[in-house]
Amino acid sequence: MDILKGHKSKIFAAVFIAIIGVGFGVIPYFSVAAIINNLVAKNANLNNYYPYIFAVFVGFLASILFHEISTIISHNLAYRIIEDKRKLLADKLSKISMGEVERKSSGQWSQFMVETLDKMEKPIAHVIPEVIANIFIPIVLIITIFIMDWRIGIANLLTIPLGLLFSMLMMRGYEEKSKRYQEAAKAMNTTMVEYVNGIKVIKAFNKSASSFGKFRKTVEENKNAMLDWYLSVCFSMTATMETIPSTMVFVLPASLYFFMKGSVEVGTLITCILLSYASYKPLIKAMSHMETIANIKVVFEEIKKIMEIPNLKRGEEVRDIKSYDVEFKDVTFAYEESKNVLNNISFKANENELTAIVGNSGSGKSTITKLIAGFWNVSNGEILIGKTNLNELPLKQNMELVSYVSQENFLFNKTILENLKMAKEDASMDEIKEACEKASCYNFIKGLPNGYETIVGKGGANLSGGEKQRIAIARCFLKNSPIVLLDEATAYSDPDNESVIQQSIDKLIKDKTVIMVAHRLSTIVNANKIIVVDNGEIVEEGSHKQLLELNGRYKKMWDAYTESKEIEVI
Ligand SMILES: Nc1ncnc2c1ncn2[C@@H]1O[C@H](COP(=O)(O)OP(=O)(O)OP(=O)(O)O)[C@@H](O)[C@H]1O
Repeated sequence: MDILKGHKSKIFAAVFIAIIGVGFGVIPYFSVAAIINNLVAKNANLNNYYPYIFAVFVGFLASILFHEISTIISHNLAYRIIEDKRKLLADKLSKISMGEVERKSSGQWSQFMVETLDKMEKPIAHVIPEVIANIFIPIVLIITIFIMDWRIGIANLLTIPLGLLFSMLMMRGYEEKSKRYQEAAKAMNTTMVEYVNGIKVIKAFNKSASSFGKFRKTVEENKNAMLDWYLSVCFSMTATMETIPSTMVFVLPASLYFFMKGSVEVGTLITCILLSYASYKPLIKAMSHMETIANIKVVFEEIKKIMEIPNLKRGEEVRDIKSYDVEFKDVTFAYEESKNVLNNISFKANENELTAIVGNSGSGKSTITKLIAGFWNVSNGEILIGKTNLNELPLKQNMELVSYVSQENFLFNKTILENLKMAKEDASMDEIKEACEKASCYNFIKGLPNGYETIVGKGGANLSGGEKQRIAIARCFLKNSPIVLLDEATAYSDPDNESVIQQSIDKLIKDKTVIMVAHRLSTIVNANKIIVVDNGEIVEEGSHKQLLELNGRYKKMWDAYTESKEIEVI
């Protein structure tokens, strides 16, 4: 199994020790058989019994000890494997396109990577060693019975076909049912997260959990999936569990019959009955794990499916980039195959210049910046940085070359300092202070009771939109990459702060290639080049002055913008 790769020696040790443990566990049965045989033979010398009594204790204690050692090894292994898988999946997320990441909601990702993976602990830590050991030992005992008397051996196995029949009935459609249950649990988890996140809207519209239809439906489906599953297996499961261990139903009459006929010694009779009893206890234990094995198969398949998602196609070798102009050449792009969001886009954003992108909502402005940031691969046309096709750059180099500030600047639920250091781990306090001053956030951070050590809350919830934006800009100063993408970077600034943020941006863009998406046209009047996008196409291109003279789309946007500004002032 691929999931156990690299851990085989530990698994072998856990299984081996578990087998020894179960082996010791059956010693008491042999001892009791020997004691009864001695009693039947009227052996009255107590000294003859001591070794057997001693063996019962040793068998019992050693069985517990080896079981514990095996469990410690397998738990250690289980947590390591889960850790490995979490790291692997998290790494995978950074290598696939945002489109693939967005196929699952954040609730689904977190449910899979936290809860579902946690559920692997039990199968790995218990199932692998215990199932193998608890199947291996009964086989040895069954063979022993066969060697002692093959007829009792056959009687001992008679319940197995019946039990297997019931267990096959139980396992019929098990995978689909397990899948349905897991899907239902996933959907409920996602809606639960959505419900809690959207509680403000739900309250504002006077809705409750019971009137939030989506929530109600997923909770109901979860109950139905569990109940259907249980009802469909309850009979066969009980029948399997009860049938297989009922070996005495055949062993007792058969062995008594052979004893009466004189073809079996009393010693063999007693030993076979006890061994038969001893062999099915571990089998029941092994069978009780079958359900977990079926569940784990579903989890393994999901991990496999995620790992098979193709990575963003990128080059392997770090490229020597001589200039940082960004050029789109006939780029056509679609998130979903049916609808192009960008159509044959061509433009050049020069180094040391500010290129602004304007256009109606939904025209494709953010998509342009996201493609440069490397969130998706471009398959039609090319994006060049200098003379290098973006697809040929390793993703890591792409991320190093580009700083991206968007409207939603996510901050991790850590301190401000830790969030800043994400841009440069080894940044000194002087560098951090300088970056914060340039981004106009130094004073507000100093004003906080815990300063840089202030915890920003989940997603930065303890800070205002404008404060988060300024911290994001400070991160850009620290990162100091040659290409800067600003997607509505002044969106949250109030009129008073807008000029402050604008000054920060002016400092940031010095000696860099800057591409800025802007709704507030006043922020880009000095841009070297303004690109007007409409419905995924470039309809105009030039400086503010040139575009006004053109008297086209930009002029209309500008008139509408200045008019709204005048209304704001009034
Ligand atoms: N992840 C996505 N998956 C599918 N479609 C998307 C995705 N992101 C954006 N779109 C669609 O692509 C089109 C362009 O979106 P984009 O965000 O680039 O526009 P925009 O001009 O930046 O809009 P706005 O000014 O409102 O932010 C829209 O129709 C949008 O619905």
